[in-house]
Amino acid sequence: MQITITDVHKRYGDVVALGGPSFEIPSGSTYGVLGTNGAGKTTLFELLVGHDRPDEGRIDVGGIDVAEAGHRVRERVAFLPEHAGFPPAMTGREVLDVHARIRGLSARDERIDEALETVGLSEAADRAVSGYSNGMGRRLGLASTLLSEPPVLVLDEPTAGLDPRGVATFHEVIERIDRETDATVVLSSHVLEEVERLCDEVAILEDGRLRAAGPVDELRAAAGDGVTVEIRPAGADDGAKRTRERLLESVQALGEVTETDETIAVVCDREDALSLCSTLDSALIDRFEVREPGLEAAFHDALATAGRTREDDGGGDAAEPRTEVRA
Ligand SMILES: Nc1ncnc2c1ncn2[C@@H]1O[C@H](COP(=O)(O)OP(=O)(O)OP(=O)(O)O)[C@@H](O)[C@H]1O
Repeated sequence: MQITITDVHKRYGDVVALGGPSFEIPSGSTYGVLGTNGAGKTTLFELLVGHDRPDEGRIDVGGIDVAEAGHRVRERVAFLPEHAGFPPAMTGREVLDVHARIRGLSARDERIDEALETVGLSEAADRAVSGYSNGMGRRLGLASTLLSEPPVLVLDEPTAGLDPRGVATFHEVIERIDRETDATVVLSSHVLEEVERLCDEVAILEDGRLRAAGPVDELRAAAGDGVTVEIRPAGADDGAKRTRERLLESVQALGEVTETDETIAVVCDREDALSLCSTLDSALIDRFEVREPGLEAAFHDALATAGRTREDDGGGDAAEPRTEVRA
């Protein structure tokens, strides 16, 4: 079922959560929505599943306007929110039974058994949810979305906080849905390797604006052949701050830099990566890794391009998307 997002605006007080992104999600695709923290991904999903209405613009799912569709949206779209909670005293099976009844589904027992089996919760089905791990809770949430075999599944950061086994289970289920059904799956994630593995196409949001959208392969190609250098600075004591500062000084001129508590990453030319490798003081580094061009490069390229355009425009409004591959 195709989804069309057209010039959608949403404000919360002074905060512009969505500033007019427009893009299409092809029917039957697995589609990734990427973005920095606060980019507007969850807001977009809340509008897409009909929990809230846009201030302006429109979202169509299979040709119907979500804001006007009322309960008909629930027949088309199932949603796994980022933080799904369940009554702790109920068993997993009871939770699914309630969800199946609310949706007026027939053949409930069969559907519930199948959904539990799909997410690997059959054995734990009759245990109270209070005894479930975080990963089991996420899988129960996924089972709930699968109950009605909806044409559209919207999954908000489905693998956040899961251990590697839980992540692998989610990947397998999403890949099976992609292979065996016509469902359109829309998911958000901060893990670009995951998106690259699962998704056919992506949209990249920043500050509520669309920075790029299109097939993963085309975005990768458009980003050129820059590599990602990831450095883990050495030391954990007082010298660590100075070490990090020195490393940042060395990489800042090379390209877009992103930092986490543990790492510094820069997307740059291969030649710059080589000379960095040979000139950096090895005493400053615990680990130095070079990754081949991927979605990560496309992501940073989209954000950096938007940033440069903003500067050229004198710091005004956010830029129009540059890497708009799909019309
Ligand atoms: N109910 C709300 N009230 C006020 N501000 C909100 C509300 N929901 C979202 N926002 C703001 O809107 C912006 C977009 O938030 P949103 O949760 O959609 O981003 P996100 O891309 O999902 O972020 P993250 O990756 O951190 O989950 C943020 O600045 C956020 O603080």
